[in-house]
This record gives sequence, structure tokens and C-alpha cells, in this order.
Amino acid sequence: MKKIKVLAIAPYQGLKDLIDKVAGEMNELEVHTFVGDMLNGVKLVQSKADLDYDFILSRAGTAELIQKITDLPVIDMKLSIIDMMRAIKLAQNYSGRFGIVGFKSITDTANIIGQLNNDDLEIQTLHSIAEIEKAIAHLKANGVSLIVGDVITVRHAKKMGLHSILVTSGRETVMNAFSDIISVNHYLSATKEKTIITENIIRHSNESVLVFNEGKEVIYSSMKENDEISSILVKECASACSNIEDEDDLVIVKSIQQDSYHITRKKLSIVGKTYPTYYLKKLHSPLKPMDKSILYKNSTDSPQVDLDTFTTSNKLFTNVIENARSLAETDTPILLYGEKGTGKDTLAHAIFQRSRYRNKPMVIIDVMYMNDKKWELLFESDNSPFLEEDMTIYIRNLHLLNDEYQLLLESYFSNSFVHKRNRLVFTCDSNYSKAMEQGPFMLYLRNELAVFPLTLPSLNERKEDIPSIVSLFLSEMAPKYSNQILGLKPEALNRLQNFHWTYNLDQLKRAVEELFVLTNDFYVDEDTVKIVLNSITITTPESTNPLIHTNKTLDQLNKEIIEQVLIEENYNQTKAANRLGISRSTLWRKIK
Ligand SMILES: Nc1ncnc2c1ncn2[C@@H]1O[C@H](COP(=O)(O)OP(=O)(O)OP(=O)(O)O)[C@@H](O)[C@H]1O
Repeated sequence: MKKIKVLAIAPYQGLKDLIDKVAGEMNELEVHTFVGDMLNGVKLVQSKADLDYDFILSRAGTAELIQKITDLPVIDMKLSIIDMMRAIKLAQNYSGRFGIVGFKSITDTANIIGQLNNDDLEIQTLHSIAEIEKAIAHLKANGVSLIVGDVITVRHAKKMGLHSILVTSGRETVMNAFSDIISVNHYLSATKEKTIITENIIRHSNESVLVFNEGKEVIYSSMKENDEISSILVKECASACSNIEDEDDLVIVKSIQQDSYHITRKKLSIVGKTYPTYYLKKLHSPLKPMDKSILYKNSTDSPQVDLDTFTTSNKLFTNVIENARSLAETDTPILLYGEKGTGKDTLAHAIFQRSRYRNKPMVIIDVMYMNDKKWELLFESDNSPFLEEDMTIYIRNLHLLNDEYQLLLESYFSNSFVHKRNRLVFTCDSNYSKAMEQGPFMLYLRNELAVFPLTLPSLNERKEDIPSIVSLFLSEMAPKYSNQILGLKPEALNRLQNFHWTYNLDQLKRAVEELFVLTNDFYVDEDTVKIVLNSITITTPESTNPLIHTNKTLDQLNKEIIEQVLIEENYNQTKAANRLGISRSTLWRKIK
């Protein structure tokens, strides 16, 4: 068995000899003893710092000073009552007056003995070495000629021409100190063993752990690397410490360079103090963090969209917002319907921000960017977001799901509990294809999941909101442009309100942007609006064209193009057929 290595600092030679003698009888200990008092005891310990000792043994004030400069446990050979009584008995045999001088550890014991024996002892308690001479001089002036104390006091007494008795430690004091060392060592070894095991478990897990104190400093880290990514992660966690007042645990996903990291924060509370503790894990996904098909978004990253800032004078939209407000706090799956650009995506984010799931990221699956490989990842991978818990799973652009994936999704959802573990939100273009509405997944959503449908009115249905939306867009864009626009002239605004908006808010936003570019005045005039409306009627915004997807068959693409043209022509089949260069009957055959 490994011996316990002890460095002992004895205040006088006699105690060194006693310590060595007692240590020789104890098999568990390997003791190296040196003589040193308060003044040189600390220096002795510092000079032997690299010698791998387990404990330091010393006495009274010297032990106290040593503990301040070392992390090793310092065991104090406390003076016992017997040690003190021995010294007092010797002093009482002396014919002259005697006094006791020392630090609290000596004088407390002396006071107890005085009270027990009903003796009126002359006692002077020191608070620093500098007080020794003054204390002895005071006693000397009162007729004291013998001083009882420790090594330093005795040395001063002699210098000042007084007799002295050194309080010595007896065998039982040394024995007690050694038995303290053995029992503390037993406890520390068990704790150390547990700490080493815990450290090894953490090191071999695929998670790193970071613990901060209340001052946001890292007090524990199991991060193996000390590279740029680690320091970014530490900074991310430190900044997340600012929100520690939040009651709930927090989960965020951070993208750094080519990888994503999953960070979970838990609050560790120990004896009234809170230690924000972060568990960090690299996500092993074949997807790049910025891949638009499957994205993790934290509520802190996405623009803060508050349901309370959705202002409207429109009855239909007021209804939608009120329903969204009450639904946000529930677990009910929600299907947001509406034409392109009516604000479905914005509303989905606002619902997420208001829900109880906002402390975890929202997984956004965009059907527009999915392909066979990515669907496979969702259905089969161990890292599939469908295996998450307590998250918001938001599937965008449901109308682009083809029959095959409707069937696969329906079967996956029916056989897994993805909807029981997570909050589901869907968006679907209401103008797209009536046939897809009858697909297996759409029927499953309605009949089995009982999704709550919220239909957002088109901009044409809420024209009364156009003035306030325009002013919102103007102020949103102002920082980008050097000219200052305060608003639109009434005729100009009138034109915008009377226009037929095919792409809703998206299209209005684009128009406002063009107005910004073309206007040099404080107010936009009617002519500029006319020019802009003409130009946006001719061109179709690039971003509004979701048709070109290599994962679709030619038939599907044809069908989608026809549907798009039909929407743009307000379902006028003659106009749509003319634009497509086919007959009305061919058009009819293709869409049936
Ligand atoms: N309540 C709102 N206040 C201000 N701007 C809004 C609001 N709702 C939506 N927008 C803006 O209108 C535009 C279209 O909104 P959004 O992308 O949410 O519509 P969408 O219906 O999801 O579109 P798509 O059908 O193309 O997916 C965006 O630029 C968005 O910022």
C-alpha cells in the first residue's frame, strides 16, 4: 500500500524528535520533519513544493500561515489542555509572577485552565507577531518575570531579560494529529477516486461539459481541444449565461464553420449558488449547417416576431391572429394556409416564439429544397430531427409534396410518435393544387392529427391594411437607402390599394423597395407607383418561382407550371392555355 507522505514543520528540535519517533511506529506514514517557526516555516514549505507530499503537519500560527500558501491539506497539531497544563504547572513552581503570551490557540486553552482552577492568570492574546514585544513589556511593567509561550514569544522574552517556559506538545498531541491525517486521507482518497472516475466518464463521452460560476468564468471544462472552435463555443455559452434567470433549461444549436453543435444548458444549484452547466455535442449530420432543406433555428437567432405586433384592421386577419395567440401556448398541430407571400412563414415563427417550446430550437424542413437523399435522412438516420423531443417541427411548403412522399410521411407519422413528442407546424399554399389536398398525408393531418387550420387572407382581401403595411415596409427599408421617404401621396396609396396583388406581401414589399429607389422626394407620387406596378406585373420575382426542382418528374413539373399560370391568370383557363401555347382541352386533360 502506498504510504501517506507528510511534510512536518516542528517549531523546536524536541518536537521534531518526538514526531520522528512516533512516525517510526506508524506503517501508513512516511514523515519528513524539519524545524521551522512562523517566520521560516512558510519558506520551508515553498522550497519543498515539488516533492509530492499528501499532507503538511504543523502547529498553531505556523499551520495557519502555511495553509494560505498551499492547496494541500494542513493538519494543525493543536495544543491540548494537557500540553498547556504541563506548562502552567511548571510556571506555578516558579517563585516569581508569571504571564502567558500567545495567539488565540494558546491563550484560549490557558483561559479555560484558569477558570477551572479558579486561578487569576496574567494572559495577553496576540493578533500579530508585531504585538509580541508590547505585550511582554506590559506584563514586565506589572511585575511579571517569567513568560509562558511558544517559540517566538519565548525568544523575545529572553531578549528582554525575562525567564521563559516553552509550551511543548506531548506524545498524545502528535498521535492525535497522525490519526487525523489517516482519517482525512481515507475520506480524500475515496473522493479523489470518485472524481477520477467521473472525469474519465466525461472524457470518454461524446459530450463536453463546461461549468461557469456566477461571475461567468469557466470553473470546469472537459473540452479536449483548445482551438478556435472551442473558444467560440465557450464565448457562446458565456453569453447564454446572461439569460440564466430563465426558469427552464435551454437548448440551442450553433453553426460554426462546417459543423453544427448541440448545446444544452442546465442549472446546477449547490448550497445556494447557481452554476450554469453546458453540455456540448457535435451533430453528426451529412447536411451543412446552412442547407435550406433541414435547418435548426434558435429563438434567439431568428428575428423576434411578436404576435402582438401583428396589427390589422381586417376582420379575417384579426381572427387568424387571435386564434394563433391562443393556439401558440398549446401543443395542437397547426396548418397555416394561404396564398404565396401572405405571411405564413412569419406567423409560424411568431407562434414558435410564443410557445413553451421556444427554449429549444425549431427544426425547419422545407419541402421545396428536399430531395430523395434528404428524405432518407429524415426517415432513416439516427440523427433525424424526427427523433427529437420537445421541439417545434415546422414543415414548410407542404403543397410541393408529391404523392410518393405524402404516402411515406403518412406512414412514418402513423407508425412513430413524432407528433406526440413534438409540436408540429405546417404551411401550405392554398392556391396550389386542389388534388394534393386529397393526398394521404393531407388527409392524415386533417383526420388523424386534427391539425388546426388557420387561413391567412390574401392581400386583396385585406386592402384596408395596405397603408399601414406600406409604412411598416418603408421604415424597415429606410436604413438601406440614403433618401428619406415619409410616405405616399393619397392618389399613390390609392393605386396600391386598387392593384390586384398576386404574390401578396412579397410583391408589395418588392414594389415598396422599387418606390424607394425611384423616389427623390419626401412623398411618393402616383406616377412613380404606376411605373412600379407596371414593372412588377411584367416580371415575376425570382424568389417566387418554386417550380424548378430536379427531384420532380417532368409530368410533375408540367403540372406545377400549369397550376402556377392558372393562379396568375385567376383560374381563367382560356388565358392560361393561350399563355402556355396549348389548347383548352389539353390544359383540362393535364390538370384533371
Ligand atoms: N405581420 C407582418 N408584418 C410585417 N411584414 C410581414 C408580416 N408578415 C409577413 N411579412 C413580410 O411579408 C413577406 C412575406 O411573408 P412570408 O414569407 O411570411 O409569407 P409566406 O406566406 O410564408 O410566403 P411563401 O408562400 O413564399 O412561403 C416577408 O418579407 C415578410 O417579412
